[in-house]
Amino acid sequence: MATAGEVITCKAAVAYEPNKPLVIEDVQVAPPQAGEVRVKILFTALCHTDAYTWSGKDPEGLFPCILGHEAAGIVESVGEGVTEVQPGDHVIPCYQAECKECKFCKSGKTNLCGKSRFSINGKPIYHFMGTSTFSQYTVVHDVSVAKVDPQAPLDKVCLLGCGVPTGLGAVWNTAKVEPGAIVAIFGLGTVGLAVAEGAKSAGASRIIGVDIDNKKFDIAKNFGVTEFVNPKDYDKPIQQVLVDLTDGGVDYSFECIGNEGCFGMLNFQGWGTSVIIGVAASGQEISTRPFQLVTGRVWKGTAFGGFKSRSQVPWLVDKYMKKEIKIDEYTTHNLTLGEINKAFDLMHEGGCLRCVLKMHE
Ligand SMILES: NC(=O)c1ccc[n+]([C@@H]2O[C@H](COP(=O)([O-])OP(=O)(O)OC[C@H]3O[C@@H](n4cnc5c(N)ncnc54)[C@H](O)[C@@H]3O)[C@@H](O)[C@H]2O)c1
Ligand SMILES: N[C@@H](CCC(=O)N[C@@H](CSCO)C(=O)NCC(=O)O)C(=O)O
Ligand SMILES: [Zn+2]
Ligand SMILES: [Zn+2]
Repeated sequence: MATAGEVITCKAAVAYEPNKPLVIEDVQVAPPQAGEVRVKILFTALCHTDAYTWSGKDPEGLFPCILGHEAAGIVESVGEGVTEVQPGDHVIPCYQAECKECKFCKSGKTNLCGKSRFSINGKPIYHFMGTSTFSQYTVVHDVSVAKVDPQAPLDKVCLLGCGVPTGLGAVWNTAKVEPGAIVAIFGLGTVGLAVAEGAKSAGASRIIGVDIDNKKFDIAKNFGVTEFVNPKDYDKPIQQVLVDLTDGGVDYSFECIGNEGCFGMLNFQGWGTSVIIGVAASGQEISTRPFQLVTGRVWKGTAFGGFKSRSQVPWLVDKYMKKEIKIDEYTTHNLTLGEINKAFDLMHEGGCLRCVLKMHE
């Protein structure tokens, strides 16, 4: 490879400050060190978590940084000692990464790795979630790339970097929904719709979708949602609406909204399980009466749907190739890296699930 061992200058979207438009810059991407992999990112999508950190609400968010964590690309070069992947391999970066050496990794308080491989004119730019995929090239730890079927279309399987596995895994791995169960989903974005897809495949009898964006309702039917509730149509609390609709409550509920979502939702039958997926700002807390837990209700959370990234992302890619899971249906928009600020606007306008960015012209 002509570029192996060299610093690569390429385009990336830099977040200098919370909420300020991202700036497309020429960034210098250092070569991978021992145990690291440099990846040419071909496609990246935007996840709500990128918007969350960009908003400044993420207590672990560091600026300036390069956001992005739902992507796919090709290994450009590898550092010393890397044996699991080689140049040319098709990969999906996995955000559960750590170098185990920097103060962030050693702190035990964060999964953000502070060992940056990006700079602009010598000034370091922070990594995000160990992936920073809003860049044409990125450097990740070798434990943070899943090698996938080279036949798989990277503009599609990039979505397996976060949202789709998170929703499917929340149902299959975390809640373990059984046939006949009644499921409620708060938030019908990509994560919530993947929960619906997972619940349908698990044999749920009713899948009740809750969202304030009416544009989500039609599309949600294609993912298995059987009933819709818009909280804006009711005067009573949404928990009560669901209890009334279900003669006492649902068996499983999934919180897929995040900030100011329905984190307090726990009003269902004695065996009911509530799974928290959405992320929320520091200072936002969830609480409930101890009685709710005493009487058998279960409150859980999940990161990346409980999937082991490197071993199970390739398995999910294979499931997509066999048409056993959806991916194409989650992409509502396609833009380029240069249009990334428009992509963030779309995310907030409603009607948008995933916007996939083409990284190279
Ligand atoms: N735990 C994890 O591993 C993990 C992984 C991916 C995403 N997330 C988080 O999950 C959440 C969902 O992510 P996404 O990418 O699907 O987001 P999204 O923005 O695409 O979807 C959120 C949905 O919630 C709806 N919504 C907003 N406020 C609402 C309210 N008050 N009541 C009902 N619906 C409401 C929106 O209309 C939208 O359809 C975010 O908080 C994201 O950061 C967590
Ligand atoms: N820094 C945030 C943490 C946000 C969070 O919970 N991230 C999820 C992934 S979201 C993907 O879209 C996660 O995997 N967390 C596990 C971890 O951080 O170790 C905050 O503090 O709110
Ligand atoms: Zn995400
Ligand atoms: Zn580190």
